[in-house]
Amino acid sequence: MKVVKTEEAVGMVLGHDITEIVPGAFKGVAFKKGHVIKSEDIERLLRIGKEHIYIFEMKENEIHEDEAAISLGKLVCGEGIHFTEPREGKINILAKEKGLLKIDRDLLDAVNDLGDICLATIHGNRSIEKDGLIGGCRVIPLTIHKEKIESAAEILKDKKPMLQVKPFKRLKTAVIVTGSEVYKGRIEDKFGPVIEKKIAAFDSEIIDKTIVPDELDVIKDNILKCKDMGAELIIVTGGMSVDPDDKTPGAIKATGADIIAYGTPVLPGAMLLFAYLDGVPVFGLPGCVMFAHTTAFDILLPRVFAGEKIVRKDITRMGYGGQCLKCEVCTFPNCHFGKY
Ligand SMILES: Nc1nc2c(c(=O)[nH]1)N[C@H]1C(S)=C(S)[C@@H](COP(=O)(O)OP(=O)(O)OC[C@H]3O[C@@H](n4cnc5c(N)ncnc54)[C@H](O)[C@@H]3O)O[C@H]1N2
Ligand code: MOO
Repeated sequence: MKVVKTEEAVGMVLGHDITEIVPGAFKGVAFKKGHVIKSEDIERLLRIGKEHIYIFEMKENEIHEDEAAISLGKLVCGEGIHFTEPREGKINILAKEKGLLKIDRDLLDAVNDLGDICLATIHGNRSIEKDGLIGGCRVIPLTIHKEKIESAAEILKDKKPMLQVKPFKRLKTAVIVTGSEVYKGRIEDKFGPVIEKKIAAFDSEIIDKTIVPDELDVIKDNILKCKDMGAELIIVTGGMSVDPDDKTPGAIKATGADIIAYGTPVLPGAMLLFAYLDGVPVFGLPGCVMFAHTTAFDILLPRVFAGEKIVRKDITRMGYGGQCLKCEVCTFPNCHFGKY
């Protein structure tokens, strides 16, 4: 460390904490070690009685933690993401808009594996609100070798962004409620309103809602009708398990849809079916989606609204983190459920 006249220290890095005491008003750290001295700091430093200060001497090829955090932020943040000014060497990484958070775990691990870099995030494949906290980044020492940042850049070069938020699309949604007991008016439809609320959360419109009996051909014809109407998402509720009156999986299959999975390793939501009918996503939703606060449906829905193509492996790997703990106050997606 070298001693520098305070007036000549602008742009230099403070080598130690500086305490200020104003009797009766303030006692604490006025400037922290590592602070990059700005012209507006000079007057306060002189008022504290510091005409000379210890300056951290940066070796050639080293950069300050603030600059390193900014460089890393620029490298890892893709579309839909921004980051804050560094404070004490750390940036916060935030969502610009509501959407689906995507994180390339392999790239994240590779950058952290370089050492001296801390890049911490929440889990991906979940929805995130505008300005929601995605993670934070800092380097561990006060200064870091430029080469470390260059190595991170090399890892990320020509790859899709490590972090991005994909905006949700508005999908014209059709709902087919199955159940002869509902169709015949023996009970009131309680499934439709649950679905309407979940679709509204994605600012999307329900273009058609029909209640049909447990008859395979009727369900099938209605799915095809919805497709012809221009539905971009088709949701069929009920009749998904093993009773003789459970016709929904057979009806979806009979439309010619490509069944991606019937059965998900998620509780609740085990009997969920996901298919594509000429590219239009089709859900078969079991009774638990009406009853339980959070199910396999809530895990998959943000991905569908972000326009992602769901493949079988996406569904079969949902078992890890697929058991809901049914907490008294549900904090999903801020919990382990659906983090696969
Ligand atoms: N032997 C087995 N039984 C069940 C299994 C199984 O694997 N083997 N799976 C269980 C799981 S998991 C679930 S989830 C449910 C799936 O139920 P379904 O999708 O077949 O639902 P339904 O039989 O059609 O109805 C169940 C229940 O909910 C009422 N319901 C249905 N739709 C509506 C509606 N629109 N409004 C109001 N109420 C509705 C219906 O009347 C029934 O009471 O199966 C387990 N059983
Ligand atoms: O499909 Mo049922 O999900 O697990 O309760």
